[in-house]
Amino acid sequence: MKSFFHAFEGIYNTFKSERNMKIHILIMILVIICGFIFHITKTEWLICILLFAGVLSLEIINTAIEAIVDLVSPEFHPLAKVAKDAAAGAVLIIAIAAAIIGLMIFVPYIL
Ligand SMILES: Nc1ncnc2c1ncn2[C@@H]1O[C@H](COP(=O)(O)OP(=O)(O)OP(=O)(O)O)[C@@H](O)[C@H]1O
Repeated sequence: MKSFFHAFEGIYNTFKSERNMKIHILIMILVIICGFIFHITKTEWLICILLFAGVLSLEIINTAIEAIVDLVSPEFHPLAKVAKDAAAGAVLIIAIAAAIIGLMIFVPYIL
């Protein structure tokens, strides 16, 4: 139970400190509202939920990597840059995939 609260704290701290996390959650809320408005199918909900989880999880892992890098290498170091840029790249890949899939799901309902 204690570890559950620590995990929740990790999610909450990322939300508080990371602007990108707030943007991801705002987009997630908008997608959920659109999902109800357009009555998307059960399969489409499953895809959306997987993408929400993927984007938010990778953003939290990105925050964890940033914290570790800042802890062990507060000064500029090429390896610190490799670690931070790689973590940011992972978030970018899932965010682009989520945006494309989101458009593929919702555009046909709008047109
Ligand atoms: N110690 C460091 N050594 C080398 N490069 C670094 C270091 N810290 C940050 N950088 C570079 O600056 C970029 C931004 O790092 P920063 O820690 O500010 O992340 P951020 O812009 O706050 O990311 P996010 O918006 O996801 O929080 C990194 O992607 C990396 O290229």
